[in-house]
Amino acid sequence: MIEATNLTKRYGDRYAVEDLTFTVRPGMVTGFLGPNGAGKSTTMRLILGLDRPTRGSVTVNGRAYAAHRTPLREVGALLEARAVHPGRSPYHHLLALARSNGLPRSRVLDVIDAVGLTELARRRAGRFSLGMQQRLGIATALLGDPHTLILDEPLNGLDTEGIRWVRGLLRDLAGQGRTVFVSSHLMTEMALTAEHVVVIGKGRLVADTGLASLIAESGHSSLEDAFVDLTGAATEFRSPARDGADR
Ligand SMILES: Nc1ncnc2c1ncn2[C@@H]1O[C@H](COP(=O)(O)OP(=O)(O)OP(=O)(O)O)[C@@H](O)[C@H]1O
Repeated sequence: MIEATNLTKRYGDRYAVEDLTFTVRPGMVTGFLGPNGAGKSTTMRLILGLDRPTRGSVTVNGRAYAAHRTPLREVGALLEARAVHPGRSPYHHLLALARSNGLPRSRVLDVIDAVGLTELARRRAGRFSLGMQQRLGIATALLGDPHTLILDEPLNGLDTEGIRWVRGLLRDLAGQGRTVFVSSHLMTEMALTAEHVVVIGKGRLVADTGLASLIAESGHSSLEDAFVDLTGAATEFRSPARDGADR
């Protein structure tokens, strides 16, 4: 379970996210949606303790991420698939992480297999396509067999088969009772994958609801149309006077 309470991050005089309060529950895929620059990556960085909130707080399973004894076993994250050293193979990248987190070598082989990288396990990751790097990023997130997964745009760079594979994987992980929080700008895909959605626009929460009710209540027939409406509303959410007052 991820719980954000009044989560706020300001860079200089601009709010990247402001007063976000939402809960991501286990047992279902929760989509994290917002237009470019809405604050999705900032929120994920705050959840993972990579940035400190200006105000408010966020916990994963009741504690700040950094307060967990073995964070990799608690939370698996994919933030930037290209973050792997280009000279390292998937096997060595994952082995180094496994060793530093007290995980067995067998786990490395398991996750390489699970993401379909067995044949490329000893090749340099620097030569991988973005889709292959995403698979390695997902393997890294799964390494500690965590109860909570946080994935920032895991579908980027994947082909149709890869997208279908990630969809099945996310659903399986949620079906096992895990918390799965995944950002994406691919609305059609999210409509097929997520049961619950958290929507932000301009750093503000605009919806935290079941996918079906979000669409039903919007009066539209697709998530895409509902999303455009909602995030359009978010633009008007801040009156110019208020923006001037605290920015
Ligand atoms: N380190 C930083 N310093 C200054 N401003 C930042 C920083 N990180 C993010 N921002 C700003 O905060 C806002 C939210 O950015 P963020 O990357 O979180 O959005 P996003 O929803 O992930 O967007 P995208 O989908 O384009 O990745 C943007 O206006 C961005 O320019």
